[in-house]
Amino acid sequence: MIRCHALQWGPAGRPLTPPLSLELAAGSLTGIIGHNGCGKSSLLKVLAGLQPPLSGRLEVRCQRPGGSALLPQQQGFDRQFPLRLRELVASGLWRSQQPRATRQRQLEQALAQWQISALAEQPLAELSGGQLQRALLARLELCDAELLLLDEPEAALDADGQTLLWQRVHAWQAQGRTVLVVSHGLSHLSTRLDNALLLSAHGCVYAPLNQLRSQPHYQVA
Ligand SMILES: Nc1ncnc2c1ncn2[C@@H]1O[C@H](COP(=O)(O)OP(=O)(O)OP(=O)(O)O)[C@@H](O)[C@H]1O
Repeated sequence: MIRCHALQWGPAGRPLTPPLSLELAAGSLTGIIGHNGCGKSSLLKVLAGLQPPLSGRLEVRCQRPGGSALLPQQQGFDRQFPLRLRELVASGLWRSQQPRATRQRQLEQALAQWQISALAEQPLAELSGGQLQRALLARLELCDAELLLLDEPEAALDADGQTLLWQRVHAWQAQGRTVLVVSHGLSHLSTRLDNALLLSAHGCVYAPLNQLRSQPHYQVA
């Protein structure tokens, strides 16, 4: 699904890590970890095609055009935009060619799946951070993408929200989708997935999570 060779990314002329070469199979679930500013979010943007790499080769093989979807961090999101939660979630269907009635059913399902049906008519400005995060995840789910790029998806979610999130992540993987999850919490991730990519200015390491614990450039529990 994803193949990169000697890939570098970051601000112009300032690659954030040494060159990265990696292959991730379709249907894999991978964590991306590392300290603040090491380039996790930037790498997701490059994989999503929103930012060009600085150098190297990148191949993201999706069967359908526009087959990837990115869940960005919330801080860049305009909460004052005059929209109701239902309209935000429905925007995940913008590419869908399904009949109107099918799209309506899919929307109601996604709202129920993320337990936000009762909030459907709320303006975005009146949502809590966790409610907004569920809405953004419901929108992402409706994109029906093959490659899902999640930037700190647990942010703002309470314990129930986090349980729901990981249920959906594992369901997406079972459907054959490829999922990448940026996270800070190594110990928390270890119960959720097996392999992760550690980014650092000293080098990138892809390995089982329990091996990454002993890496000299990642001492965060
Ligand atoms: N738009 C931008 N213009 C200039 N530099 C940028 C821009 N976006 C990111 N950077 C640089 O790239 C570095 C990596 O940013 P990025 O957001 O990818 O890190 P991160 O690992 O996701 O950090 P965090 O854990 O804090 O979310 C930043 O420290 C910053 O120097």
